[in-house]
Order: sequence, then structure tokens, then C-alpha cells
Amino acid sequence: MKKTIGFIGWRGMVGSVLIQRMIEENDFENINPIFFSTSQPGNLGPNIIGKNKLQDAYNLELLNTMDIIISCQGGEYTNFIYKKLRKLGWLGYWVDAASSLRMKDDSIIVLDPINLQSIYSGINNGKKTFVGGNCTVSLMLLALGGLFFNNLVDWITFSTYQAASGAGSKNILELIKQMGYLYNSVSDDLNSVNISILEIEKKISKSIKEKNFPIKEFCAPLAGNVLPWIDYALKNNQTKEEWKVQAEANKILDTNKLIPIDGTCVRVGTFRCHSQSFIIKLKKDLSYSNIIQILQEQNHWVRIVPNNFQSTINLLTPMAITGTLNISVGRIRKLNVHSKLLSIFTVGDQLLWGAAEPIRRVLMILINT
Ligand SMILES: NC(=O)C1=CN([C@@H]2O[C@H](COP(=O)(O)OP(=O)(O)OC[C@H]3O[C@@H](n4cnc5c(N)ncnc54)[C@H](OP(=O)(O)O)[C@@H]3O)[C@@H](O)[C@H]2O)C=CC1
Ligand SMILES: N[C@@H](CC(=O)OP(=O)(O)O)C(=O)O
Repeated sequence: MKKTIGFIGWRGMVGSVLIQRMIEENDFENINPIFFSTSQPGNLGPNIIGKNKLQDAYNLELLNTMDIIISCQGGEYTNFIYKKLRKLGWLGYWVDAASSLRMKDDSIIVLDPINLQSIYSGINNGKKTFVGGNCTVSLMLLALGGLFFNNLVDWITFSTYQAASGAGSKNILELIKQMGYLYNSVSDDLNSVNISILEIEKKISKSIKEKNFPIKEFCAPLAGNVLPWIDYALKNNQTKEEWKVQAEANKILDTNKLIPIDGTCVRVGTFRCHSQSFIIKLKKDLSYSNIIQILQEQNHWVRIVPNNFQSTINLLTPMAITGTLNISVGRIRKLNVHSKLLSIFTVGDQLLWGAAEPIRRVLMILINT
């Protein structure tokens, strides 16, 4: 019999990417989906399975009848509903994109190309909560998986270049508005021979500081700027986003000995792909070809980019990767300062492998158990 799956948060940014992927993979043929809403119960649901009415996402009685609930609604909803539902005795699988339950002992962070065995043993041991990892963590593990699997990583430092989408749909819109505002402030001058580039730059820098420049979501300009702060501050001077990398990566890898990972998370003016620059302290001095082979073989999605200008600008950029499941891995080289220090740059779509795809894939595993 087909399992009944409750979808919450299906019309949000992550939820829509999930639904789109499920349609592409014909996943709806194997399930009985029920669509919920926190704001519009009673309205028409998505036209995937024919006419259906949206159910109330706060209706515990109905949620209690689901075999599996998949939530892309966000942490606030999870915090509000999850415990209440479990208290009612609900024994179904809870699959979530939000971070709230990730580090709980009774949850598994899912990224099946990396931790399929943990997912299976979790299921066999009665775990019921499966949560997608932080986007930078999932994208890092997919890119560097081969190095972790071969026990080659001593420690890692990173700088991230995180897209506006990670902050939410309103932030993408704000970035575009900021870009438009800047363009409009100099559009008449761009083809004029009578104005110097420094005058144009001066106008741009002035308009960015105007009070009408849209910064409600980011609290600062992102167009023409970078923001080296994501999420809230922790007492140890990290941001929460930076803290997640070591914590979640070690949980996913189920390491016996903690692999230290730390760095700086930075918001940049791209739309939906996160890039990351890593310095990896290897345990062994490996040859370049050996490293490439190890990275390449770990999973189907890694795309090694040759370390030259044309390949890099064609293949190792957010615009090259956007909307695909590819994980571009390039600028691979040993640093001149030490033969065991490896430098790698990687790009992945943070709404696909960074958010929706790991939970889509675990859903497919769960419906078959
Ligand atoms: N953004 C990201 O990159 C990542 C997000 N996540 C997690 O997923 C959660 C959801 O994120 P995200 O998808 O960005 O959130 P969104 O803000 O896009 O959507 C969340 C919910 O907002 C409601 N909503 C209100 N107005 C609209 C509208 N105009 N269009 C669409 N939805 C609307 C919908 O609920 P309803 O239909 O009930 O009204 C929707 O499910 C996050 O809180 C985070 O925990 C995880 C990894 C990455
Ligand atoms: N914080 C990420 C997106 C995100 O939602 O992460 P998390 O799922 O860990 O809350 C970003 O801003 O790019």
C-alpha cells in the first residue's frame, strides 16, 4: 500500500525545489501525498495529483494519521508542532529541512551519498527523525567526501561565499532590487564619453548609502559588497553558521575522533549557489593525480575542473552550477607553504544538494521501509 505523506512548506523556496525534483523523478507515483498549509487551509493545493484541498498544518489529529511528514516550513513550525505530535504518540517518520532537530541524539542528519549506512542503521534501530544538513556542510561533504572516506583529513579551514537564497526568498528579491538601484543611479552615464570612471564609481558609492537603498532584509548592501557574518553570534566568537560546519560534518561522518573544521562564513551577491574555499591539512602527502581520483570516485555528482583559467571561469562558478546537481571541484593544488596543505574551491546549488535533494532522497528510502 502507498504510504501517506504530509507535505508542509511545499510552496516555500526549498519546498518548491523539492516538489520540482519529485515531479522530475516521478516520485509522486509511489506515494499518497497530502498537502498542508500554515496560512491557507481550505485553498486549492498544488496541481500534481489532481484537485486537492490544503489541510491545516496545525491539525494534530490529521498529522497523527500520516506515515511520514516532510517539513520545509522552517524551525519555528518544527519547534511548535514536533513535540506535540510525538506526545500524542505519533510514530511516523519526520523529515525536515530546518536545523532545529539536527543535533538531537535521536535524529539522523541525512546525506545518503555520504552516510547511507547510518541512515539504514538508524532506521533499523528505530530512529524516526531525519533532517537535512546545513547547506554548506552538505556541499562540503559531497565535494570532499573522498578525502574523508579515505581518512586523509587532519583538519580543514574554510571561507564560504554564500548566496542570497540561503537567507530566504525575500533576500534574493532585495539583492536584485539593490542591483537595479545601483544601475539606475548611473545608467545615463554608462555610455557617455564625458564622464570618468571615477565619477561613476563615486555616484555608485553615494547611491549605496542613500536612505532609499533597499536593505531591510540584509541590514546592509549586498550588491557591490560582501557580508562576512551569517546567523547569530556565539560566545566563542564564531557565528552559528560557522559552528554548524564542524558539528554537523562530524555527526554525519560519525567520526570517532573529531575532525577540526573552522573558518569564516560570508554572504556574497550570488543567487542560489554557495561556493567554498578550503585549505585541507592532509594526513599524507598525496600526488595530484591520486587526489583527483579520490575526489572523483566518491560520488556521481563531483565534477573535477582542470586548474586553468578557461575551465575555471566556465565550470567553477555559481552561474555554471545553478539549477544542477553537479558539485564543481576545482583550483585543486598543493599550497607552496606545505606539501600536505591542499587548496580546493567548490561550488554547489544550495537549494538542491544544499537543501531539497538530501530530504527527497531520504523520503524515497523511507517509503520503501
Ligand atoms: N533557504 C535555504 O536555503 C534553506 C532553508 N532551509 C530550511 O527550510 C526552511 C524554509 O526555507 P525557505 O524555503 O527559504 O522558506 P520560505 O520563506 O520560502 O517558505 C516558508 C513558508 O512561508 C510561507 N509563505 C508565505 N508567503 C509565501 C509566498 N509568497 N511564497 C511562498 N511561501 C510563502 C509558506 O507556508 P504556507 O504555505 O504554510 O503559508 C512557506 O512554506 C528554512 O526555515 C530553513 O529552516 C534549509 C536549508 C537551506
Ligand atoms: N544558513 C544558510 C541557509 C540555511 O537555511 O541553513 P540552515 O538550514 O542550517 O538553517 C545560509 O544562510 O546560507
